[in-house]
Amino acid sequence: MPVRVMKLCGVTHLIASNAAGGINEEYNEGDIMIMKDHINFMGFAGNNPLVGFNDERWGPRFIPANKVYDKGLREEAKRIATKIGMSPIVREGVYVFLGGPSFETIAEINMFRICGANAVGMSTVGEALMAYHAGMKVFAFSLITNKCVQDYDDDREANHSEVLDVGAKRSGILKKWIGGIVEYIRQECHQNGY
Ligand SMILES: O=P(O)(O)O[C@H]1O[C@H](CO)[C@@H](O)[C@H]1O
Ligand SMILES: Nc1nc2[nH]cnc2c(=O)[nH]1
Repeated sequence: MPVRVMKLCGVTHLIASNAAGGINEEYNEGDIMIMKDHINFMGFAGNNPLVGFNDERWGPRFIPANKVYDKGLREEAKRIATKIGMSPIVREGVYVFLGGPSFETIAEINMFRICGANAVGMSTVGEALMAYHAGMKVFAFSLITNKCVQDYDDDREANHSEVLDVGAKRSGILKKWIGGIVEYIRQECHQNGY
């Protein structure tokens, strides 16, 4: 559902998920990376969802983007992860957003690693920016479905079926974790009179 339609329906919080390739060499397949920031590489080429006429009823023309991913929700998500025993697989890092659909070259991955990216994918950033612009709280995370190839002697190739396999493998624990986060948000909304 488009983010602005959610806003009109009274949605106050966006939880966004994606499958991503791990750039940080310490990340393993099946890890979960809470997004603390992003590199909007598509935005560098002018492809930002907020480009064009700005209707101030949604939000201001120019917005800061250094706090898109709500710190309170990130902390709470880590606390819940510890409670349900999944903290060993939970990371926090920077997601770089590319257009795809080709996966990355080795040179691209090396460049993004040097630029501070921990994971790479083809989604989420547009939705996160729209939601933040409209005053919603944003929580986003990546399921690391593959370790990105970073070496010319590495014969592996990224492929979509491994992305689907890792997603299926982690579905149970993710349901539990997200259930806990949703319950926290429900209580927060209740306290704030929503
Ligand atoms: O970002 P989501 O939609 O999770 O999907 C990710 O996985 C797909 C590639 O296998 C790409 O679409 C990439 O963006
Ligand atoms: N761009 C990109 N998207 C992904 N989604 C899952 N894995 C990957 C990856 O390695 N690169």
